[in-house]
Amino acid sequence: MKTLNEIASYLSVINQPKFNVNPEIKGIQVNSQKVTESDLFVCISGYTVDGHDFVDQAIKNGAVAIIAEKELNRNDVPVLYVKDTKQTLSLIANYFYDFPSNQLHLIGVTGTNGKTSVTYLLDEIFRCNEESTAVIGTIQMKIGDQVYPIANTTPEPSYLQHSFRKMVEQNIDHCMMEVSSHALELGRVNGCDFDIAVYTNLSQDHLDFHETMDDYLAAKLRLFSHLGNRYQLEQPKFAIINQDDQYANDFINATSQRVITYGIDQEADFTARNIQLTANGTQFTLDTGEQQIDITTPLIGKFNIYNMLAAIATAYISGVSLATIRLALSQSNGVPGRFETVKGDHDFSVIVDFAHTPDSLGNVLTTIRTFATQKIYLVVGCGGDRDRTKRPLMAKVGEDHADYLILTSDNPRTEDPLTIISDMEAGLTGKEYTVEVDRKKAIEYAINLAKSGDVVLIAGKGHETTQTIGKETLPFNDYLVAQEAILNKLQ
Ligand SMILES: CC(=O)N[C@H]1[C@@H](OP(=O)(O)OP(=O)(O)OC[C@H]2O[C@@H](n3ccc(=O)[nH]c3=O)[C@H](O)[C@@H]2O)O[C@H](CO)[C@@H](O)[C@@H]1O[C@H](C)C(=O)N[C@@H](C)C(=O)N[C@H](CCC(=O)O)C(=O)O
Ligand SMILES: Nc1ncnc2c1ncn2[C@@H]1O[C@H](COP(=O)(O)OP(=O)(O)OP(=O)(O)O)[C@@H](O)[C@H]1O
Ligand SMILES: N[C@H](CCC[C@H](N)C(=O)O)C(=O)O
Ligand SMILES: [Mg+2]
Repeated sequence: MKTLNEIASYLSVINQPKFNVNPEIKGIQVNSQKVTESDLFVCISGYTVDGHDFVDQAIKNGAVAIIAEKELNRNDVPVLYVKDTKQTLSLIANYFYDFPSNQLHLIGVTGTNGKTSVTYLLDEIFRCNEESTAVIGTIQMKIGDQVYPIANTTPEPSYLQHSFRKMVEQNIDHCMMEVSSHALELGRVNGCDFDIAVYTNLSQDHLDFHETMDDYLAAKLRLFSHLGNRYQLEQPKFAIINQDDQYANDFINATSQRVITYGIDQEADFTARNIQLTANGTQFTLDTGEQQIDITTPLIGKFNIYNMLAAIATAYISGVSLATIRLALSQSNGVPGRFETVKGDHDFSVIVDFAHTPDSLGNVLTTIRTFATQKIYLVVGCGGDRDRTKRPLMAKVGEDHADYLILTSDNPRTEDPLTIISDMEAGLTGKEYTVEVDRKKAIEYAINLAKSGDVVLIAGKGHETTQTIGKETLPFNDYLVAQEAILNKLQ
């Protein structure tokens, strides 16, 4: 706990009026609805609403002090005025929780695709090595065996730093964290002391938020250019980089820390050779330059070899033996909603996958094509209030690699679902397809079309358990909808 005056002194606020109270602060909140007794409320001017408009609610819920960047004209509660509350938030959250990331072994993973997958693989490897772990990312936040819900892939600073503090208190050995480009751009990870930064790949996504691919790249590079810059280095920091990726050298050149590379096609520190991909798993020889060992795993697809190499390099330099890494990968459970096969007594395959970018959809479809003996049906949509320019590209990738497309909705949010679908249709060049705006009906339609040996890929939502239509978020689970449709078909 800290007092308001301590926080004000840390921020070196100039011309700060003397408050006649100096409350003890128990927590920091940016959302008035989550404020509890003795919290400090930080007003953020957001993209949709303005936190300065929620001060009354924050005080009603127990806020004892406010940080603002706009005049609030009130004297019932001490207000600390700063130039930029967003920037201030990461500073004070770090200070308030006593810089917890300095005491953690923190691994940040960035890239367009594969972040969740790499963090989950690392979790399996470290646990196999009998170490305690925490994971922060798209699916959830996990500290040891305790799971917490998460609103963003990379949370806002007060929740993030508070969570780091819990991890320190619980003696967590390694924290694996997805670092989104939004987080890097919006300063959510400012002041985080990453020990290892991992880069997976970069391809089109989020061009609603970043103006150009160059801006998107620049955001991702920040994880590497900031690596180890803020602190006196006692431990070396490492950048782990996919050498096969077209932007590899940008990432290598961005960091002043030690670089470890991985790859399949290019020379790298960790490489995979003698690759055998099957419908049931993957085998390859891992070459570290000094040692070669055979890896056998139930994970499917070449893209997963990249994820494994990233995880292997990270775990190895963190002190895990190759024997343990091999054991962990041989018994991997994969990641929920990533290339997840729907179980049942049917004689066709149904796969649920989180592919929601042109690149990931292409990877998953080409992987399926290597095993498919019959037709591939693709159920796919694109998110509303998100990058519109990826919509025709995703439809085109679907058309190029699947036999039949069912275009549907994937979290249309505040957009008209049919407009999103027509943006997708603009990318199609002639193959027959169907539009079914209701995702449940689209999945049922595809499953009813499937004959023996066919594959149905349901793309875009993976592990998600909701569908957002307008402002309403309704329960929806691709896996469960598919399972029910299969049962109905078999009856
Ligand atoms: C563009 C973006 O990133 N927006 C994030 C941002 O919202 P914002 O600044 O617009 O906030 P706002 O909703 O306008 O509200 C302003 C302030 O008022 C507060 N408020 C609001 C309502 C209320 O009743 N009381 C209250 O105090 C809010 O808590 C906030 O502090 O800050 C919010 C709180 O921290 C985030 O939840 C929100 O993420 C939104 C939901 C989002 O969709 N973000 C996506 C684009 C995103 O960040 N995605 C990346 C992953 C992408 C990937 O890897 O594929 C991620 O890291 O999740
Ligand atoms: N290394 C990879 N390269 C390309 N595609 C991948 C890779 N790993 C996974 N994918 C595909 O991308 C999808 C998303 O994977 P994952 O959830 O690991 O990525 P992510 O980077 O965490 O995504 P998000 O930005 O939404 O959090 C998977 O369902 C799969 O289709
Ligand atoms: N992290 C990604 C997830 C997209 C998942 C897809 N189902 C969608 O809603 O577009 C995003 O927020 O853009
Ligand atoms: Mg993710």
